[in-house]
Amino acid sequence: MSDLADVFHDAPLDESLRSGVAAAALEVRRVDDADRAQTDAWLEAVSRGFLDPERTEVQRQAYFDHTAHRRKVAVYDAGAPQPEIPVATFASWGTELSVPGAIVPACAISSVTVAPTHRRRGLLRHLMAGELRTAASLGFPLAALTVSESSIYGRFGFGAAVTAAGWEIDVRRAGWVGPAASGRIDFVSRERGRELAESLHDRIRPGMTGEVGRPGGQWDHAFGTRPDAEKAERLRVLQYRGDGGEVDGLVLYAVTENEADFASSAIDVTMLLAATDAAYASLWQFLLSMDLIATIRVGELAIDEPLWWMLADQRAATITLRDHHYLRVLDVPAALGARRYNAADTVVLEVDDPLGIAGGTFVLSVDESGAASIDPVDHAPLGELAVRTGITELSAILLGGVSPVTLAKAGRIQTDDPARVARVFATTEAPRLSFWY
Ligand SMILES: CC(=O)SCCNC(=O)CCNC(=O)[C@H](O)C(C)(C)COP(=O)(O)OP(=O)(O)OC[C@H]1O[C@@H](n2cnc3c(N)ncnc32)[C@H](O)[C@@H]1OP(=O)(O)O
Repeated sequence: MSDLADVFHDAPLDESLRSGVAAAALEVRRVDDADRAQTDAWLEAVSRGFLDPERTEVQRQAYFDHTAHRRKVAVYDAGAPQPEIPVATFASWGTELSVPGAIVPACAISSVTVAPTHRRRGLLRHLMAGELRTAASLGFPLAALTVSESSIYGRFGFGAAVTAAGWEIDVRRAGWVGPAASGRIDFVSRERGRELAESLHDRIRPGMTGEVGRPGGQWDHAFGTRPDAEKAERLRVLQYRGDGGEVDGLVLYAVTENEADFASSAIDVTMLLAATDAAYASLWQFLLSMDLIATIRVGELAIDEPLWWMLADQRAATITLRDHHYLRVLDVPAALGARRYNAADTVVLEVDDPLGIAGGTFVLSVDESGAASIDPVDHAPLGELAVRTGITELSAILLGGVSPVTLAKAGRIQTDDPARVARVFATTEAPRLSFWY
């Protein structure tokens, strides 16, 4: 863990979070990651909150072993029959987010639940506001999460910054007009795949705007290399080696056999990592030419996948879009100052933040190299192009996943020249987040 992640993990709880929860005759505490019983009780609350069954002993042990990096906050009700089981949970940890041209620290959030018996009393609001204040005060420029429901987090300043594309490909129809395959493809064990995946991801991540670092336990979960993995025996791993011999790509997939017609079986691609264009093309061509496979399903792709231009028949792919990665700017100069921009210009951002964390007026000046300085000012300087935006909309724009022109037309930001603002924030590739967390 980085220093910031360590400090955040152990930081005391925000005072207004404590007092807000206490006013409801409840108590908020951090879970001790070294305490198995507390962690088990926390996991029970999370499972219940996400409509999952009770966890087995194997699952509890694996959760305990793999989640010590998470700062786990819990609300307890002393009057409940099982007072040790939280009535609300909230987890977060320090990670890294790729933004155009840079990597920034980010506070990732997950496991947000409030028991059905305690819902709509403001517990989420207390937890979210308190934990965001703590993350901001320690220096995280951004918070980030993936969501169960789209409607929950906009009110807290989270904007949908990355759209995910889910594909279903009719393999027999697809055809191939991409580059001829090169290099070499081989099956490897899940254990070897898991070893390769993390370093490949580290190679790819800096150029993949929208991606975050993936905790080690998640790699083991994906490859079925931890004891609580389910149906791990269905997983297959292929590696791709370029002409130089280095492993530049990897695919993890599961087959669903069609017993009524073996030649109409399906595969679900759960991970495809490609560090080079050749790896990407070769792995996709390989998958699209496998015997007995009529359907390929894959999720969490970018909305501008090169694969679209490799299919002879683009209508062979049915693509479903979904809001996926939500970002929340906690510090405007730090978050916006980290990324590179597309056009030299000066824009004044008048940012409204209902939680009072990151709002204000800022002058964004981009130089010819695409680097920016962001200076807080008391009043918008006269004569400069101004943009009035909520923190939610600014967070959605940050990675280039939505154009300011679109948001202006949707009435979500106000500016006299949306196209000029759009030229500043434009990126050459759509952002992507390849997994859920
Ligand atoms: C990052 C993640 O972990 S995503 C997973 C989110 N969790 C889940 O989906 C599990 C099931 N749901 C739950 O546990 C709870 O219903 C939660 C966590 C979503 C909400 O917790 P609550 O304590 O009931 O929320 P709280 O009372 O603080 O509500 C705050 C505001 O959000 C609104 N809100 C709460 N839940 C929802 C929802 N599901 N959809 C839309 N609005 C919601 C409330 O109406 C309230 O609005 P207001 O500020 O305008 O009055």
